[in-house]
Amino acid sequence: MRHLLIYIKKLREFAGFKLYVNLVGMTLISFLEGIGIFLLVPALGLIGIFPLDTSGIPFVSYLVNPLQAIPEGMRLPVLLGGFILLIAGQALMQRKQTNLNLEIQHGFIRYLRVEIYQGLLQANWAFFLRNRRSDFTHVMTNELMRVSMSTYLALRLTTTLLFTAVQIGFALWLSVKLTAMVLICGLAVAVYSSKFIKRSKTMGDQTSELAQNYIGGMTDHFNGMKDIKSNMTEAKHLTWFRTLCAQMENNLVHFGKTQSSSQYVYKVASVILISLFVFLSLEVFLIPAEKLVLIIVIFSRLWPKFSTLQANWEQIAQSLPAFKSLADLQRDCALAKELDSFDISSKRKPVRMGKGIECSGIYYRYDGSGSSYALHDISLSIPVNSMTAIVGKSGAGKSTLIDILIGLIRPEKGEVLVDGESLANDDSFSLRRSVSYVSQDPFLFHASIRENLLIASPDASEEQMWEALQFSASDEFVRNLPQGLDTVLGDRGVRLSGGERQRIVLARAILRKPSILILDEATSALDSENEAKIQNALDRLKGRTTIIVIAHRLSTIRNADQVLVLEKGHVIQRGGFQQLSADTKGTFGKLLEFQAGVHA
Ligand SMILES: Nc1ncnc2c1ncn2[C@@H]1O[C@H](COP(=O)(O)OP(=O)(O)OP(=O)(O)O)[C@@H](O)[C@H]1O
Repeated sequence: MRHLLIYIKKLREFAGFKLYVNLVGMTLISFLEGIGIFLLVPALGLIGIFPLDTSGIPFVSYLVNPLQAIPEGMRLPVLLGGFILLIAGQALMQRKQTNLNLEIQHGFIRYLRVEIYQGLLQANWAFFLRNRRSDFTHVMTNELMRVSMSTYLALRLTTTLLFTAVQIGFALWLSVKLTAMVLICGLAVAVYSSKFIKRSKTMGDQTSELAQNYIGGMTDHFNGMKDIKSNMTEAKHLTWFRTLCAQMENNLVHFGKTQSSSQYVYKVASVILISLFVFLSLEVFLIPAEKLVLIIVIFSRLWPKFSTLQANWEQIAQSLPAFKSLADLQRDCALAKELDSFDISSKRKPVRMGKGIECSGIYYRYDGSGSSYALHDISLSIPVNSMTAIVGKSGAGKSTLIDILIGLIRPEKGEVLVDGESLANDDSFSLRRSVSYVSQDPFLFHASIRENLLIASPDASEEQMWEALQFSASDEFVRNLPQGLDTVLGDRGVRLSGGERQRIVLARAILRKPSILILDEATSALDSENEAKIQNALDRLKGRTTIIVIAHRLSTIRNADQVLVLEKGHVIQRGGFQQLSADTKGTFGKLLEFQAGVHA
């Protein structure tokens, strides 16, 4: 419930005045509808269609007495005309209110989408390390829709309650005893039906979990389709998918059945109630027939509202887990917030390093409290405009070290110093502004090569783009593409080979004119010829740019000024390439010897 209130508050913040107009509109429409029905029967009685005496009915007499001033022959057309006007006015209001509803509802969906995406973009990298990406997709699609729909439903529920209260007011005016009796019966049915609400909430938990598994599984399967096809595991995946789909189907059918059961209870209760009601009115309370007709008309309007209230409430209960997921994600994003504003890149000037980066006594654990450190007492120095290579076995901690160096994650102990100054939270943005980072998994957008290049440096000229492509040895193949720079790359750049993709991403990194260039296994997919071209280009950058290279293929770091060898989170060797290779007993010498043997 707490989470539901959060989003109702947000809806109020978003829609402001419009929301109140809408609520008043909805109540007014219900009221007009009520009056229309309320008036019709006594008015027909008044003009003699039913033999009803309306004089004993409160309120009605005020409204219909003017009719008596009209000549008898004209009463029916005037009455029906009035009725048409009332309902047409109500329909017109309904149309306006439906349009306003649409604006508020879809506007609110957009508002939530943007708010959540913005929250995610503002969160730090550690937050993304802790969470599964597909869970974000799940929250931003399924859960967000459930939340926005149910928030709105909760408001409609409020207006239905208002309408019901007004109708109860009319009914009380007519007969306190009978109304009290109906209310007590309604209350009894509501108490009995509370089990349906509990059931809906449990099913909602399952709906959330199943939808999360569905999105997570689909994301994994589509990303791993090549694996699935090449290892022929299609049948296993289909079995998993079938089982999950069957569970989703059961869950929804079960929820539908719960709703229809509660509606059934309301229907049966209503017919028993009305019968009891007629019997008691005529035989026990001796209520006049015209009052009884009116009360029946009112309750035939009122009772469906009770069942609508029940159905809406079940729907909201079913969505409560979605409210919790969304609220939890927003709270976690807020706790992990590192960016206050998105114009930070214009506010923060890139760092102009004079001496270099140093690390002293860095410790880092991914789980925060476990015993295994990804980095353990790391102290090192990376001189400005030099080339530093970080090598080591898989899992040694190379990528983690880079993340710490550029302030993506914070060390548990120790500090990173830039030109001798500790890297405070805000300074890491200045540092990141001077960094170009090429990851192990090069990412290209589903857009043209030009757009992919310009995303990092929107002001780059055509000439600068070709220079960057030349640097990354990709100018030739880009020229040969059907639309050159304007060739659209497929989903994550699938139309390009792994090596071509790496080269475009490298060009994008260079185009930014970084003062620190970080290549994390960025040339691993290249053939020796293209790799040699890039090596030469990197050599030309030396002296102007600080280059940090992570490489498994040691031939690619021959020109490094400094090599750091990592093992299980410790720096176990450091020195120049020649110096370390001369030490044939050391880890680096052995690695080199092993690779030379493999390539011989
Ligand atoms: N997101 C994460 N959550 C938990 N542990 C992690 C995470 N990322 C890395 N690790 C662990 O931290 C250690 C260092 O990982 P890291 O990715 O830094 O190694 P690496 O040397 O870059 O490996 P590779 O050469 O395979 O990329 C490994 O034991 C790894 O299992």
